[in-house]
Amino acid sequence: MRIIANGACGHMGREIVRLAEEGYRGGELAAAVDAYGKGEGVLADLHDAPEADVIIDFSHHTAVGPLLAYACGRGLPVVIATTGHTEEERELIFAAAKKIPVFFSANMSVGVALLCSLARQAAAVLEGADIEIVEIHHNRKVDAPSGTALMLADAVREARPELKNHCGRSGQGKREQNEIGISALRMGGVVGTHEVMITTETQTITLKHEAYSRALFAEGALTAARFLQGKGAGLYDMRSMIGESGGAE
Ligand SMILES: NC(=O)C1=CN([C@@H]2O[C@H](COP(=O)(O)OP(=O)(O)OC[C@H]3O[C@@H](n4cnc5c(N)ncnc54)[C@H](OP(=O)(O)O)[C@@H]3O)[C@@H](O)[C@H]2O)C=CC1
Ligand SMILES: O=C(O)C1=N[C@H](C(=O)O)C[C@H](O)C1
Repeated sequence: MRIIANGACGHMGREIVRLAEEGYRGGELAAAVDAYGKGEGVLADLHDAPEADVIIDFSHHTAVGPLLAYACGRGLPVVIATTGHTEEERELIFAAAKKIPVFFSANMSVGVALLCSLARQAAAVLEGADIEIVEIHHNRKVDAPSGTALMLADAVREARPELKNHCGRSGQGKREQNEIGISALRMGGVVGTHEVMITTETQTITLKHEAYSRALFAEGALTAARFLQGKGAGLYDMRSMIGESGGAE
């Protein structure tokens, strides 16, 4: 499986390049691409990349338009791992998935897929509970709240469709009953921590996932790239990959 790594010079991109060079999941590096072309052997333009079987994108959400135009033009499957997309960018992703296989997930770890499932379950069982999500990331992160926090809120909403996201809290006014509170902390080198608290008047369930290494997400992305091989056009996610019903497929 020949991989084009987009955003190859970033923190995640470097992990993808390393794993592809090590042959993880039968991967092989076709090209390392980064818009700002830093470093030896790094291409600045996707159009200069050789033949490949998949693109893995850990660049920036604004890259998604040109990236998908290129992937659709070549009929190449693509793993989109970036977060912070605008509604227009999400529409581009959904439209591209009608033409090519697209794997789209804000978190490539199986542990977080499980966390989503547990949060959905806890929200369904503890009727009327207050639900708060806290996410912690390194001080370089540009988007808040994290894509994973938003994904967790979506999972909760499957059990409680009436709930709306309430990002950050300050000033006057009580907590509304119909909200999912989402708080973002940015500090040091934290790789990624997500906590969902489901609280009634008499008890709290706390569900927590902590990522210790970016290798976790990179391994998940290469597994997703392998999963896309031979698949038809469509939108895939961690849920479809682990065979859980209700996935994006
Ligand atoms: N789905 C998942 O499991 C995970 C998702 N992520 C997401 O992946 C993305 C990258 O994270 P991270 O590696 O920490 O970020 P970095 O900033 O370290 O890396 C991003 C790289 O992409 C480059 N880049 C920026 N804009 C563009 C563009 N328009 N086109 C192509 N390349 C571009 C950057 O260049 P420059 O530095 O010059 O700006 C940089 O080299 C984020 O959206 C993050 O939220 C991260 C971890 C896990
Ligand atoms: O930017 C990051 O680093 C991460 N971003 C993803 C997100 O926004 O959820 C996933 C992971 O937590 C790391």
